[in-house]
Amino acid sequence: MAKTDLEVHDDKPLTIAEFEAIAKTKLKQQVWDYYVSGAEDQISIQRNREAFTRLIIRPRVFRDVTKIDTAATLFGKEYAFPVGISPSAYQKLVGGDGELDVARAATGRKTLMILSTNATCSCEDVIDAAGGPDAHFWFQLYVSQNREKSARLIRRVEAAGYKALAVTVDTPVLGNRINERKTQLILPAPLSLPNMEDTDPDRSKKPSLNRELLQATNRQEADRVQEAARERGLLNDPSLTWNETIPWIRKQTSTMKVVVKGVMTAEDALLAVEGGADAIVVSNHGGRQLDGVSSTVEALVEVVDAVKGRVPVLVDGGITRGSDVFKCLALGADFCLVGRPALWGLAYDGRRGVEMVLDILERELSRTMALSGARNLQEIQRGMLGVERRDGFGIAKL
Ligand SMILES: Cc1cc2nc3c(=O)[nH]c(=O)nc-3n(C[C@H](O)[C@H](O)[C@H](O)COP(=O)(O)O)c2cc1C
Ligand SMILES: CCCCC(=O)C(=O)O
Repeated sequence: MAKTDLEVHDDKPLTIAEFEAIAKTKLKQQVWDYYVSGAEDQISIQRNREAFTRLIIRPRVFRDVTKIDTAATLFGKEYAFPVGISPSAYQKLVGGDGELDVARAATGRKTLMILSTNATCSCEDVIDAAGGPDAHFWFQLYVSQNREKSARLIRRVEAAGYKALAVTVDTPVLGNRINERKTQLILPAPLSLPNMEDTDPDRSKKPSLNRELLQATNRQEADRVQEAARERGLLNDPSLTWNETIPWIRKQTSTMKVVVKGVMTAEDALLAVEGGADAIVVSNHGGRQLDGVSSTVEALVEVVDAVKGRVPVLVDGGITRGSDVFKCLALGADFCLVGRPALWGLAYDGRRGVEMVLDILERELSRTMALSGARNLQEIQRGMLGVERRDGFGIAKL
């Protein structure tokens, strides 16, 4: 029997790029556009990837690399390898059981999952799918204008067994996503957002208010959406500040760590540490928020140097190879996260697809370590990296 194009494509993918190509053929155009796009000219998405190609590995050899240990510890929990899954919204749109499959894969591979506030599965079901609170998952928090609502959500995820809140700080409003404005994302009827309280019975037939605001083409329209939303507390709160917000979150929880996700400068990293954050995620939201910012690996250097080991530093954005993970760790990151690659795995084959993606990253990282003479994560040092000189020939040590 003749194979269809999809079947030909469907030979076991060996790289994240191959998973992405397959996901493109499987997902509906609108869903693909939503997942793949960034803001405006997508410069920061491109930069996230390109920055990795500028970093050159300086391998050490003859070091007995029979045993490679990739274990990484965060907040006292040991994960099998230093690649977890970034929070991304609406995973049931991609396929399978959405967040439940991602959770099963993360537990199956003994790594971290961060669940989005905008998940299509409840925070309790995700912990159940992960096999209970031993999974050590984190919950990503968008703070709503209605603080009582956010306080209830924090109490709920704490009771469910999440170990940390990753507070997203780069989304006071949505970035200018041209694709999304052209093909609006509306959650199809059977899907809902069970972690968000929304009293509007028709909400699933409409774009979210964050997205309505993105559609506003003049100030009057924007003011009207903001005004309507304020009453119901359905927008991300744009008034968050370092002084007020972390202390407020701390008051709502006695057990969870507070992580800030979306820091891109040394200045903010210092404010985060001084303000009592327990960890920092260097992130530009996968290039979906402010376009024109640096790549996350570029920002990672200044953040690591400012933080000086006082709290763990995580990073995401454009990681598609184990060697990218190696480069982030060499620059001083404690842990890496992937957003879209996990979604491409989910589109490929639910839980199994996500596990395959994690396996590729783990195998590539282990191999890069062996070939660079690093037997464990501590041996991955900044001196193992150089950067291509732009003012001459050769490699400048970092
Ligand atoms: C489709 C999509 C939805 C996302 N939704 C969220 C979200 O709900 N909350 C959040 O903090 N970050 C969200 N992010 C950003 C990711 O957590 C992460 O920072 C980013 O995807 C990392 O880049 P990568 O996709 O290149 O790995 C989303 C990213 C994508 C691609
Ligand atoms: C309020 C934002 C929801 C999802 C999100 O973070 C994204 O699409 O990047």
